[in-house]
Amino acid sequence: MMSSPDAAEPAVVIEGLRVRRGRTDVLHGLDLHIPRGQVVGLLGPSGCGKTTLMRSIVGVQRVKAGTVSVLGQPAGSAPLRHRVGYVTQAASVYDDLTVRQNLDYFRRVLGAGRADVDRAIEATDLGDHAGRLVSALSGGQVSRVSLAAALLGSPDLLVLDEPTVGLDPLLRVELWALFHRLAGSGTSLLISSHVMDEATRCDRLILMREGAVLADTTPADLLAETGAADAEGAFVALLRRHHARHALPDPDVDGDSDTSGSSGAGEDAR
Ligand SMILES: Nc1ncnc2c1ncn2[C@@H]1O[C@H](COP(=O)(O)OP(=O)(O)OP(=O)(O)O)[C@@H](O)[C@H]1O
Repeated sequence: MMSSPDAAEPAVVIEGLRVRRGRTDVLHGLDLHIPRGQVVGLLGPSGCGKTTLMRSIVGVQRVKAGTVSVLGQPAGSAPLRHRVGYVTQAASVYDDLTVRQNLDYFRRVLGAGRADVDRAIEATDLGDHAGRLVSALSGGQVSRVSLAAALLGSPDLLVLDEPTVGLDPLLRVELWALFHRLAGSGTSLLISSHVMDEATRCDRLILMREGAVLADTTPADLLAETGAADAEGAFVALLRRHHARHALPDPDVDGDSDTSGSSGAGEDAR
């Protein structure tokens, strides 16, 4: 793990970020600080811009205005290549290779050591599957192989797009425990989810709605401030407050459960 020159400096600093995708203004002048060494949840309904924000942070999104600085460098710049790990919603490993062959391939690309492969396999609890072809694994196991690949270079910042989708409850608990172990050893994690009950597993929460940040808080403060019993209720309370303040009709809070991804075709920044 690379030590930071100033541990108090946020992992990510975003100012006035505006992103347009196709004909849609997706992010509308977003300001955000993401602290170091914590598990930060990025929550919000499908289509609110979580993936777009993550793409901007890892430097693969063309942005219209604003700045994104990651570990003190401009997002996507060369010095960050090995310091930022990104796991997208789509599996990014080879079906026709085994788990170990995949990881061995990626560690060579990254210039990581052989021991890193064993460490990543152990961290993601894939020991029993290391010799199996990825095509023979379950969806949850494949997501863990993608995560293992992202862990190979010991990144300082891990950006994970819905890493727990489709996992059974036990595996979810294990993965959250892994995220906290990584944070404990100094890694900064930004993890998106549209499952509100995962909010309580994070150190901090960023709640998004329609391309804007509704709240940047801790789970305890969110519940205390809204008086809600759980994160889902707190989110609804915040939405109602936001709509009342802007004299908008009562929000449709039930219609956002689909999980459509994005292709990003033709708009990559590199
Ligand atoms: N390649 C694209 N071209 C045009 N618009 C896009 C593209 N990708 C995404 N969008 C739009 O940008 C908005 C935000 O999408 P984004 O994928 O960032 O949302 P999300 O919060 O990550 O959603 P989900 O939870 O479903 O992954 C959506 O309205 C979506 O339709």
